[in-house]
Amino acid sequence: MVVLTKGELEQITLPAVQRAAPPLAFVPEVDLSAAAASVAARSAAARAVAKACEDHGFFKVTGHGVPAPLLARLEAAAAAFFALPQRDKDKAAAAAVGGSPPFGYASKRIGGNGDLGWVEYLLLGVTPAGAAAAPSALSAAPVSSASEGAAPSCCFRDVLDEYIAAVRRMTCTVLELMAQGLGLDDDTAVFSRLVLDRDSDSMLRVNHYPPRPETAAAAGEPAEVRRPRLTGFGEHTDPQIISVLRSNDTAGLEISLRDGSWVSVPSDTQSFFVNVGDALQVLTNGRFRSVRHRVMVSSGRPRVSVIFFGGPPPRERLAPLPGLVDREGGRRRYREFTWREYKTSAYRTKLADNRLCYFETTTAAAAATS
Ligand SMILES: O=C(O)CCC(=O)C(=O)O
Ligand SMILES: [Fe+2]
Repeated sequence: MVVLTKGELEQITLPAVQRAAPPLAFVPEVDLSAAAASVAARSAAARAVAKACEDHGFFKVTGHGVPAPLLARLEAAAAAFFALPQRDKDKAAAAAVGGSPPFGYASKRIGGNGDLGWVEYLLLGVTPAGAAAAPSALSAAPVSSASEGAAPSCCFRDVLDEYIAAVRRMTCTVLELMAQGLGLDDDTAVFSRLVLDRDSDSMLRVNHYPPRPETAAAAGEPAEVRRPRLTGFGEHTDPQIISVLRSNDTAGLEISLRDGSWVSVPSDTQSFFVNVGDALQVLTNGRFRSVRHRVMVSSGRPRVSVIFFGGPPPRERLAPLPGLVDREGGRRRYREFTWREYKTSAYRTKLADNRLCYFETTTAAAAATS
């Protein structure tokens, strides 16, 4: 066990994982700018997206149109926020939480059921205007002075607003390609509509994984002994429809393949990574795979990642789309439920739990155990 914090409000221990990092992942790539060039290119991109969602539930997007200077400002502003004194970050937490957890700032505790990670994060609700329902403390955070000009005359809140508007647009383009790739040509907005709804339960999470300190092992020992891997964010699937992630140049993200093995995702600051979430697995009757993933920390450099979670409105009734059920001879893998019901159920579980099993139909559950 490794003691993470000393002299802070609490002491938390995490198991250090001694194993070396898993092999590098092959990550399918889709170029959105090429897809926009012609009808044929769009169909090819839609097919590639659907195949990646079926095989892995994971791929990366290039040619996304989110301006590089905006990404640089976002990264600088996030780094500056996490460099603030602990009491300022805690103030942001208190202002945001205001009786409505899980939003706000948190350190090491993920969710309310005892999950811990080598991570601190901000979790923000997203409003229809593209703005994060962020605590006022973020506006006050002296980001520009902390980052010495990296985020000139701009507060974190403004950068987040601009980023959310851009990433949501791109997310909707990806969701439309997914629908087209599934052959839902008569309603390609079937998924994006949910994320664009004024009541959409979308969120933004900004994660900061501090550098992994070296142990007292001798300098000649292999890297995995000097810096044993720590769990930054334990394995889980994302609950929403889609997650769109970008990170700085520090690796750490790992995904689980269909055979249960893990692979490391090389960092790529130019691209966005897309995860299929639980809600999309349900809507597609299990054809798209909600990818299990985690973050392991072994680097001497910090990792900063920003994830947009596109979610449906709380009242939305989710069920496998009838057209997709018909194609499986009428076999429905999930019963209908509202997004609110799903979240209520999910909040009672641990990070690594399979939360969709409570919503499987009896035929799907029987098939899984036979
Ligand atoms: O920080 C990352 O790279 C991924 C974190 C994650 O999976 C999450 O916040 O849901
Ligand atoms: Fe995640």
